[in-house]
Parts: sequence; C-alpha cells; structure tokens
Amino acid sequence: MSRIVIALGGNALQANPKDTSAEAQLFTCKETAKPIVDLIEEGHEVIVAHGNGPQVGQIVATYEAANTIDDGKPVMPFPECGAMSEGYIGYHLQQAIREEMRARGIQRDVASIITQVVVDPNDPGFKNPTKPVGSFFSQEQAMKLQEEKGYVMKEDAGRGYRRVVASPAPIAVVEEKIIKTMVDAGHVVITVGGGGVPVIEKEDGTLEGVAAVIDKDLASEKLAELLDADELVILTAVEQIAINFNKPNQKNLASITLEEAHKYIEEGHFAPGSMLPKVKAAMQFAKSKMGRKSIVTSLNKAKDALQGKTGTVIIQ
Ligand SMILES: Nc1ncnc2c1ncn2[C@@H]1O[C@H](COP(=O)(O)OP(=O)(O)O)[C@@H](O)[C@H]1O
Ligand SMILES: NC(=O)OP(=O)(O)O
Repeated sequence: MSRIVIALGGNALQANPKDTSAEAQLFTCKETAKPIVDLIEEGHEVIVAHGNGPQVGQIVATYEAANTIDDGKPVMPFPECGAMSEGYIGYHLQQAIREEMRARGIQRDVASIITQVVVDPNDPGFKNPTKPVGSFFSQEQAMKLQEEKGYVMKEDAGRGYRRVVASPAPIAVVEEKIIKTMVDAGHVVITVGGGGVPVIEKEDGTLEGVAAVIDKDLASEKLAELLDADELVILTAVEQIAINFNKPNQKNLASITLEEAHKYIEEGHFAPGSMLPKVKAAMQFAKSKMGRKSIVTSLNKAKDALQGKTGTVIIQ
C-alpha cells in the first residue's frame, strides 16, 4: 500500500475550454473519480489536490462583469475568489468520489479542506506574473483586455492568450495538522485546492490573503513531502511530457532522470506556467528522499501510468 498525492489540473478539469459550465466540470470530476477510487479500492491512501486556474479567473471575471467595481477596487478580492474556486471544485470532487465509492460499496468518507498556504510577501513572483488564469482569448481580444482592464496577457502553451497573475512559491500549509489527522484516520482528503489560498503571516501571527494564485503542482509537492507520501501523481491534459512539444519532431518521454530534467529545462522544452512547474514539482519530490517518485500523465491514463504502462516517471 502506498500513500499517493494526486494533483488534478484545473485545465484538465475543464476538459473542453469552450464549455465552462458546472455541469461539464461535474461530468469530468465523475470520470476522474473512477481512477482515483480504483486506487482507494486497491488499498492506497489517496490525497487529492487540484488546480483552479480557469475557474478562479472566471470567478473574478464574473464579479467584474456584474459591475461590482467600486472606486477601481474589486469588490471581490482575488483571495476570496480563490477560496470560492476551492469550494466549488472541492464540492464537485467530493460528491463525485463519494458516489463512486458508494457504487462500489467502499465505506470511506471524503471531504474538502479549504486550505491556506503561506507565501513570502517579498517573493519575486509578485513582480513577474506567470500564472495563467481564466479563459483563453485570441491575440486581438487579449490586447483589448490588456488595454481596457490593465491585465497582463500572455500566450499559454500554444492554446491562446490568457491573463497571468502573480504566483509566489508555497512555504507552509496552514491546515497541515488537520490534513494529516484526517489522512491518518483513513479519510479521503481533498486539499490545497488551487494551490491553497495564498496568505502572508503577519508579525502578530495573523494571516492575510494576497492577490495571487499558487501553482498547485508546487503546493501538492509540498503537501506530499509533509505527509511523507510515496508518490506524487500529476494529472493533466497530456499523457506524457514531451520534448519539442507541438513541433514535428515532438518526442514523448517515458521517464526522466533529474539530470535529464535539468538539461531539458535549460533547453527550454517546458512552457512556463504550464509544464515547467509540473516538471519542477516532480523533480523536487523525486530528490526529497530516495525511492520517492513522481508521475505526470492524463486523467484517463492514471491507472495505466501507476502500473508503469504509460505516463512520464521522474526519478532521482
Ligand atoms: N513539454 C511539454 N510536454 C507536454 N505538454 C506540454 C509541454 N509544454 C507545455 N505543455 C502543455 O502544458 C499543458 C499542461 O499545463 P496546464 O494546462 O497548465 O496544466 P493543468 O492541467 O494543471 O491546468 C499540457 O496540456 C500541454 O498543452
Ligand atoms: N492553481 C493552479 O495551479 O491551477 P492550474 O492547475 O489550473 O494551473
């Protein structure tokens, strides 16, 4: 039996970027629940983390469209929108996993924990936005949004333009002890949703939300180390990590050593804001302790990847 942290991509949960409906996301969550519950059925301890890039950006845009801007300040700040996205996605996942377990007669409880993750207020990520959020736009639409709303818009891995926001590195998981207690008690826990709501710790020990989106792969890696997990499984829209991605000479990789990963990063094979943080998270977990391994694959190939049939394994 292994302890496995599964990180689900926010984009992967919105399988068709043109259909941002709750119904479509719930359907994807139900499909995603199947390989997750396969692992639970096999006796593994599974902790589920998830992204929120598309969803948090859409929540922010919805509030803006509802004309809730007062004196130029958003009425619904970014951290609150992040917390909403954690609740929204967590709700879908916990319902889907519960239903799948019930259908198989598995007597386990599942719950989401709205998680706060501490970041450094001086993190360089605040000065250089890299995290794509919200929907995809054409170059023309993106330039218009940049001008009208002051957003920073960037091309996202050949899929179109998206708003990018600050993405500071995760330092600590505030609810760590509660998560550990629930996992140790045998419950299925959904946590660090959207990388967790980013908070800074003030001198008096209080927490304050900040406008940013933490990369959920990096937060999941931190969580996997804290929980002493055996495997970190990152599920996204592609079956394998590739070099020369989207080019005629694309080559999918079955495994990558740390040394090879460093070389491929230097050569610029992994897009910042999409594949690069996954590779970095996978590398960090693999090097944190001998024997730990990370796997990157697609939602529907999770089971095959865990049996070594596909996916990309990152090892020391
Ligand atoms: N070298 C690469 N190999 C595979 N996919 C890549 C690569 N570089 C960029 N990508 C893109 O990164 C995407 C995964 O990042 P993203 O969509 O941000 O993840 P998430 O599913 O966590 O939201 C893939 O679907 C693919 O389009
Ligand atoms: N927060 C986060 O990393 O979201 P995505 O998985 O959607 O990029």
